[in-house]
Amino acid sequence: MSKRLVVFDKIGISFDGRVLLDNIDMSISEGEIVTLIGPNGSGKSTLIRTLLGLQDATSGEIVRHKTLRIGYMPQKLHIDPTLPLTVKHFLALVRGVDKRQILPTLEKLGIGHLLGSQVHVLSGGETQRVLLARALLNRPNLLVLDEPVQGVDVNGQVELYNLIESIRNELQCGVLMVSHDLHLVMAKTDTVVCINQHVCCSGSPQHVTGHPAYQALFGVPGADESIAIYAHQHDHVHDDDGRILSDDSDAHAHNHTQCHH
Ligand SMILES: Nc1ncnc2c1ncn2[C@@H]1O[C@H](COP(=O)(O)OP(=O)(O)OP(=O)(O)O)[C@@H](O)[C@H]1O
Repeated sequence: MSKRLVVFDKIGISFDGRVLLDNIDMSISEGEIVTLIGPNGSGKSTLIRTLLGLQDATSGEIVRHKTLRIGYMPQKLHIDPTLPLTVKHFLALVRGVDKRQILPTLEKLGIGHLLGSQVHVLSGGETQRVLLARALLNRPNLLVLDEPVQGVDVNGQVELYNLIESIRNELQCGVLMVSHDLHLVMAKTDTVVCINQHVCCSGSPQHVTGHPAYQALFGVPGADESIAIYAHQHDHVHDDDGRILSDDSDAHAHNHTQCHH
């Protein structure tokens, strides 16, 4: 069985009595691509920040394998546009980087020609690849990608997901991605975890897309309403602090018809 790199064990996070994450159980193994989906504000980035050690959990714990080495790709590149900075110099800032690996890594991602380009003139897709290169230069066994295809057109999204899959195949690293796209990403994912403060459902893409909790959030795959990706009509009752007030026998499926928000 492949090594479990990270286990989230009943992670809960609250602020001022407001529950942002409740009882989150999930894990990522070597060679596994896990995609985290959920509506806006459902806690995806908060969960990622907790894994990165930027946010403390209020309850539960994250168990990290002793070999865990994370390569993180943020949503966006925040760099002062007036600052002259080439891709090469930007990537040379990675702590402990082997500078000889910069060009081969860019080439692997199909952007070797951008080595001398200024980072602030890159297109959306090029920027995402440079950020992916930066994550890879950290020699990770777990890639953490926060909305990796953001700002990329549909063809570019397909290419990026293919690239992520081929990196996983080559390195046998784990991949944890946050995605707002529900259709393209599914084909490239081993496990989908659908969260909305708590885990609504999780499993293979086929299992999750057929799950009532997923369908209540995102619509039935193939039906017209599936386009309304984030029409949030979920099926359980929370109190004002986001605590679930009712549940049924399936720990991950709820009756969302009386939702208060
Ligand atoms: N440090 C914090 N203090 C208080 N509230 C916070 C903090 N960090 C996040 N939140 C709140 O937690 C909720 C979840 O935010 P988060 O960014 O994790 O959601 P998300 O699922 O990533 O959303 P999106 O899809 O819009 O990026 C939001 O309502 C946000 O305002």
